[in-house]
Amino acid sequence: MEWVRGETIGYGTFSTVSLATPSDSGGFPPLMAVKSADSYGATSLVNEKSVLDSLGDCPEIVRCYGEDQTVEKGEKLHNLLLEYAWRGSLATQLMKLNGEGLPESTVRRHTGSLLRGLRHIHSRGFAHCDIKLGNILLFDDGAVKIADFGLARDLTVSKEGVEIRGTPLYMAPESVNDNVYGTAADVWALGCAVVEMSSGKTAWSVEEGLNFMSLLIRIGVGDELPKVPEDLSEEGKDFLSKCFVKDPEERWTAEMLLNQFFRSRRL
Ligand SMILES: Nc1ncnc2c1ncn2[C@@H]1O[C@H](COP(=O)(O)OP(=O)(O)OP(=O)(O)O)[C@@H](O)[C@H]1O
Repeated sequence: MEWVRGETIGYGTFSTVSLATPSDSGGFPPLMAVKSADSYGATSLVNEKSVLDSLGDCPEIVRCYGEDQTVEKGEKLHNLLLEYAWRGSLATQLMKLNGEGLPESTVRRHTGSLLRGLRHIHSRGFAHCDIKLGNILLFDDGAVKIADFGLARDLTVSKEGVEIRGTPLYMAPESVNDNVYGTAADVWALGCAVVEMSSGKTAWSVEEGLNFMSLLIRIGVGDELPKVPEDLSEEGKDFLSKCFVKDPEERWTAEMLLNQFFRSRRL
């Protein structure tokens, strides 16, 4: 597919995201997002494309239209063409609320969508490993989709060596303590995202300049759990108590949470 790069809409650690318009429609939408990285960041984009291909179509996962390579201003870029989220990420949306959270009915609707997305990812044998508000995209009709599979893991492939995946504030105790990043760690991170959507504040209260290690110690050692917003409904608190179980074996799965909290409603 031939396409033309438009304005920049976001930056990630390894990539820049811009608008892209196809040169001829050929069945592609008139506007897409293109995620581009130089040779240093290309590995993450190659992983993302391969995971998205393996996952196939799912309404709660951002669509990928293809990949290619370009040379721009003398630099070789790897590009991933994605479904464009007109309203950006939930992180951007929350920022506009100046520390306020979203209404609980909206949080509930988003949570149902995210759980369906996670159930799909987990049933295909993958873990996302970087669930956070910046990786949840918001569409015009109010739908949310999971994006950014650059760190996603194929659970059938054993990993070697020490690695840190994801964002410390969303890290599960088993990831901090034992370097374990499985499906249960995604559920813990989802709980952190639900707290943040509801309260407008991160699940762990962190003071500015706080040492990264002290946060990891709080997550990994002792009994402290992320702060559940006090004004959340009893059902919301119950939901979070199933996500914030320190032992990953005892933590509820996406499937269990959907069955218990979202079964009878079309959310
Ligand atoms: N499909 C999209 N539609 C609209 N905006 C997007 C899209 N994909 C990404 N963005 C925007 O670009 C930002 C950076 O994208 P992304 O997080 O995927 O890059 P990344 O390098 O993998 O990031 P990080 O390493 O920080 O997780 C997002 O936070 C979002 O604001």
